[in-house]
Amino acid sequence: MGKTIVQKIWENHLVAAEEGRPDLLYIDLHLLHEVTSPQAFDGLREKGRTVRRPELCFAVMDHNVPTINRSVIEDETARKQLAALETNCREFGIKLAGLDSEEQGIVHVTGPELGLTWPGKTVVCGDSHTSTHGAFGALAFGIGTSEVEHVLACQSLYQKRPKVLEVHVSGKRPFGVTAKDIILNFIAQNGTNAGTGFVIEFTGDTIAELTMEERMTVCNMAIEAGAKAGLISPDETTFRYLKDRKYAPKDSEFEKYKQQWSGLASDQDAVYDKTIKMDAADIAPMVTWGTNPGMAVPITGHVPDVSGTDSKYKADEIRHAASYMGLSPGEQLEGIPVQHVFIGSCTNARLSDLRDAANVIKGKKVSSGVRALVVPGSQSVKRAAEKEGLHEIFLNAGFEWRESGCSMCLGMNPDIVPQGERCASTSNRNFEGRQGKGARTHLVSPVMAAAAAVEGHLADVRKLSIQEEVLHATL
Ligand SMILES: CC(C)[C@H](C(=O)O)[C@@H](O)C(=O)O
Ligand code: SF4
Repeated sequence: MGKTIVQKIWENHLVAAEEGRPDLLYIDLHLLHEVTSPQAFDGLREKGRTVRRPELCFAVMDHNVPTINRSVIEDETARKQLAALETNCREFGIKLAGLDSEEQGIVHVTGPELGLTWPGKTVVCGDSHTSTHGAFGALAFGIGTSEVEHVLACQSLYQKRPKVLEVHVSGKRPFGVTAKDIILNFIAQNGTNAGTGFVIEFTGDTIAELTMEERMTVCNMAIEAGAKAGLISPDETTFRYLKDRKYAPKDSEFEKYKQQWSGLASDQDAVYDKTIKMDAADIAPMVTWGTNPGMAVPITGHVPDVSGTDSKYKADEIRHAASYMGLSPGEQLEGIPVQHVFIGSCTNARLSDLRDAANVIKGKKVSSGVRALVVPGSQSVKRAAEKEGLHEIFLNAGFEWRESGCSMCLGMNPDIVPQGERCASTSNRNFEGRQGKGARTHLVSPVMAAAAAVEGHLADVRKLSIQEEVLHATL
């Protein structure tokens, strides 16, 4: 019987397996950021322990960092956490991409682009969106702070063997439909706990045709479907992306690894614990109306009514979420005014996301009354975008062009959506208070965020007067 990639990676990393206990897995790459690591390092110090393999750790500053006026960090907790990360990395010998580093960026953007994430690796980070790295065919998942301490000390982790859910996506994506819409559609159709207890492997020709950056968007949000991790079997697209990256294997070494990585893909006759099939042709540009990523509909849709016939949500859930969002059940989404647009986050702030949004923005202006931010996912994305002149397109349109960080994805830094105001956001979570107390978030793709910025309201990117060939190059 064939094996899934998850089984193969699991077996390659098994340190100990005992009946009735979780397995002990070896960890290849440990990413760290300032929010979830301070207590872990304190724990090591208290117990007089060292970091077992500091060269397998890589730390970045991302959540708390300001994206403008970087030298002043006003918030005390933020200042302390950033200072602690710096001290801890120095004391324990861990490489850090700090505020002034060329490699600074959101951990899930900067890690892959540096070539730290390889097929077949076990990757952990004290951060739920570690699933992003699964795009490379790595088994990558978020861990809690006590587990961060464990991995620092032992380079291994106790884990229960997960089940594997195959999400098979086939068919051609219609015009205007992006990787973000694929994953939002999956969550909307199957719920925020569709993946509970599973690792999701995305398969099918639609997935195979995605670029690495698009694959990262899909895997990034696997966690929002409740999954432990999301991954995609590695192929030529993966290898092409990795080649010549800073920390990827070099030359003949790379060829050797490539052989090995090719063997990791799930076997033709692999048996999954469950399979869900999706047809890409049925997907439309999506927008969330509520307070979890599953509360999403096509932009032509509306907030569900409370009769319960057009939604899997109960009347009470619809009423509650709609009320937080300042919407009414049954209300049409297209045309709802937004005061903020955020193009950023580890879901959608890579170079191709910025290019896509810029193609929509080009020659247009941000609508009056809208504050629009572009926050590149990393300094390297920022530099590459500037080299292409994307920053000028955004600045000329009236966008703010910022330094990299988590920014408006969550309210842990100065980029906040004020109470009661509405934001079209390319991030991954629309929970109550996520972008600030009382803030209202609508999750969308970069092209849909760009459309909202120029129209001043939630808008259907397919209806904008954009040169067809420009948009087709993008979508
Ligand atoms: C702060 C961190 C622990 C958190 C996470 O785990 O995902 C954050 O990155 C998020 O996106 O909510
Ligand atoms: S960008 Fe958002 S989702 Fe990603 S790590 Fe930062 S806070 Fe978490």
